[in-house]
Amino acid sequence: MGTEEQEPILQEDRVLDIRIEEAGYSPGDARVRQIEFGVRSGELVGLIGPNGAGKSTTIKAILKLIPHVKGEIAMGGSGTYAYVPEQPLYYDTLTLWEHLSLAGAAYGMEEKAFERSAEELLERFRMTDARDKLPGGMSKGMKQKMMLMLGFLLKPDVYIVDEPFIGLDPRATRDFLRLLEEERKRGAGVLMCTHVLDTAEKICDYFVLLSNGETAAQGDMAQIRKTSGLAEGDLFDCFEALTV
Ligand SMILES: Nc1ncnc2c1ncn2[C@@H]1O[C@H](COP(=O)(O)OP(=O)(O)OP(=O)(O)O)[C@@H](O)[C@H]1O
Repeated sequence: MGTEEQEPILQEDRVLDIRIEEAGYSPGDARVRQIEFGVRSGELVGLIGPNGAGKSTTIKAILKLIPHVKGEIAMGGSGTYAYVPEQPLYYDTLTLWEHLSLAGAAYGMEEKAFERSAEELLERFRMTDARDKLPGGMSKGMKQKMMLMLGFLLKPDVYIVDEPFIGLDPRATRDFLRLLEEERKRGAGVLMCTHVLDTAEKICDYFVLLSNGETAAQGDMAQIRKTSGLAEGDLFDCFEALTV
């Protein structure tokens, strides 16, 4: 309802192409406007901006989770994507392993391949001991790791990750970034929302800086510096200069 879409057109070598004219929470509600960018195979795009700028709304528009989206969203490859939400979503009565099994079944994974991948993810996220735990008995960071593992299990074309760093300890952050790097080498594209600007500056190839529902700047770090007029600025300086 209230969704107006044109035929999606995917630009060459992009796994995700976004052209949002406007999107919001009820018909005619324009919380974000004129947002256009793409994610290439292997690329990591950072969606940044202050609280309330429209990052989550943009992600929800891409995933078609909100009622009013006017524009075009196109996914490439086989169209598979993994969405890792900021707030963990889980079943209280299922253990970590049961969550992984459910996701493996939903993705149609063959039993042996599922077990191999799931065991590897448990090891890489140092969660083997939590295999039979219920999420209610897990810490915030462990729940966050569970959500990341569910995304990595699929090996999708596109990862859409909403603020992954807040609950993770430094070692878990490094484990996550290594895995993400491997996935990018495989060809996956990543769209990541984050407030952790020093990390974003180090790892992102491209930035979309939102302010007040609109794009204040986009491009690589050189382009962001140019738009902000701060030739020597870091991402935080540019963020301050460009956002309200
Ligand atoms: N469920 C909702 N219904 C109506 N308006 C909403 C809803 N969620 C967010 N908004 C509004 O949309 C605008 C953009 O919010 P959004 O959640 O996209 O910001 P954000 O950039 O993700 O912020 P944060 O960094 O705080 O997560 C804000 O004006 C907010 O009040």
